[in-house]
Amino acid sequence: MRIRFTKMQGAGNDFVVLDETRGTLGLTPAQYRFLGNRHFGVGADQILTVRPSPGPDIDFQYVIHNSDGGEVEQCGNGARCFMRFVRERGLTTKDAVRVQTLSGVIEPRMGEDGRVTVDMGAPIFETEKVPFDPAGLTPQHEGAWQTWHLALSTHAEEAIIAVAVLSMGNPHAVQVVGNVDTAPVATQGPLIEHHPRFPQRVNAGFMQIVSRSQIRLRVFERGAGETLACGTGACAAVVSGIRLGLLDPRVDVETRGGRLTIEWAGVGQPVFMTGPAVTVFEGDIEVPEQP
Ligand SMILES: N[C@H](CCC[C@H](N)C(=O)O)C(=O)O
Repeated sequence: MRIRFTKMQGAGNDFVVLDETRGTLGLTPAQYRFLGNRHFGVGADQILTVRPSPGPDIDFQYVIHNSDGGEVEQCGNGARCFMRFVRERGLTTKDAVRVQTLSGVIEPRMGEDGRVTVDMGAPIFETEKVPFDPAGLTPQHEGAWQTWHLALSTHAEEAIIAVAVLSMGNPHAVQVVGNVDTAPVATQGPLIEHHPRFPQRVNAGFMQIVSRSQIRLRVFERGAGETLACGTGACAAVVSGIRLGLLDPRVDVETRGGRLTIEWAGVGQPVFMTGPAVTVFEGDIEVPEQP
């Protein structure tokens, strides 16, 4: 099957974007993996699909697959690229659209400066909704909130880390580190992603506090590995830092791929994320029936 795609990136988190507003392609997980493959396919962290409105007061449906082929609930950097895509392809003339995802409705808005701001909805803290299994753990109360001690066992070492656990529609475990450049992302990332206390796996954030209004962040993403930026991860890290009493309500997040700005006014309030969204190129590719 020959398909048309658009390659996009938001702060270096890169995507294959598919337009299914005029009919669905019916791709399989193996075909999504093929599209994400950096050697045999196009190459991307996630594959984003634009579908028609599912109902009243909603402009589009937004479907997200990680490069491992699994469908997931949310993608923040992808939401900004989604907004640019529907504008550039003439699928909307609006400056802001309401978009249905697996985890609810989000609202990306084009900014004057070409950056995009997304209302990502309110973070979710109930452990059963992350989901996270705290059985047998005692929450560590730091400031106004709690972290959890996770045991990470490798053949080489036993490590106990303290993570903040929350959902931005997708699950996140965030730890504070002294320096993201030397943080054990490659070794601890997979152990956290696949930790048995996260039945749906989890995105693992490593946050360095630079000041009350600036952090550095690396994220080992569920289903994709370390990416140059993670939008929901930036939201989760800033929300965690604010609840731990370490950050102010507006924070610049320096990722390896660029800067995101996150604003959150407190529990029950939505998180706003602002950042870049870039179209890299368009193309066609032959997708094998059985890749
Ligand atoms: N890996 C994530 C999905 C993509 C999130 C990230 N690319 C973002 O910008 O939020 C997950 O499995 O929940």
